Amino acid sequence: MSNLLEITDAVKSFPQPGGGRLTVLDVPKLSLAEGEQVALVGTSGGGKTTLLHLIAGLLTPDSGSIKLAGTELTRLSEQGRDLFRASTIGYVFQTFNLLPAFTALENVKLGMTFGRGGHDTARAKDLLDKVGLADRANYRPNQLSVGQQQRVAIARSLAGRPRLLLADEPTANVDPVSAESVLELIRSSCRGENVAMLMVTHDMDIASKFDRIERLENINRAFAPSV
Ligand SMILES: Nc1ncnc2c1ncn2[C@@H]1O[C@H](COP(=O)(O)OP(=O)(O)OP(=O)(O)O)[C@@H](O)[C@H]1O
Repeated sequence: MSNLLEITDAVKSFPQPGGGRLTVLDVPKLSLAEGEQVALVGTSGGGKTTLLHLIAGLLTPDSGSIKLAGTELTRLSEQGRDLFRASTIGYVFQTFNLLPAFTALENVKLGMTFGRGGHDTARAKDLLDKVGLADRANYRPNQLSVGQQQRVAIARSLAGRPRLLLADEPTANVDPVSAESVLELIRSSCRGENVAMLMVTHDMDIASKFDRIERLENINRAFAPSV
């Protein structure tokens, strides 16, 4: 069976404030199978978020190939990438990115707007139920605790029935005990829906729970140890 994600020779550089460009990523090969759960660890500034952004099509590589669910992202237009992302990828951010004027249920339904889920209120309610927030459906983000907001964000990220969940340190803003339960929630939700996951984390306790750990310094030829 072919992989869900295949990255080949992807290079990404950024213009530097002082002039010139800095190559942040040069990844010869990285792949993820369907439903596989992989932790991505590495030093601060090493390019983990940049890698997630390339996979999500929020950034494009200077060269190389990023193939997701059989589609070569580098061949798509920006609008094509936006549509593809909406139907294929769920993204959980460190800072949740919930819309403050909308209730928990509405935020989850917004995750379906361009995704494959349609506007399925029953599914949105079911996802809130799965993350333990059935009784908070009509609360707005500022009426929820930080941990509850994170759980709404997890429900939203799965609402569009993605094939791949990208999670950028989703446990960074919660205490260690909640971090465990947030992690277990994301992992079991992904398993339940056969969603593959790539999660950035600094926490080796968390990383050790994954099928596989990828260290950025091992997969990135542009890795420069921080001084
Ligand atoms: N838009 C940009 N323009 C210029 N440089 C950038 C840009 N985005 C990121 N970088 C540089 O790329 C490098 C990698 O950044 P990135 O955010 O991917 O690291 P990270 O591994 O996610 O770090 P952290 O663990 O601290 O969040 C950094 O040195 C950063 O300065």
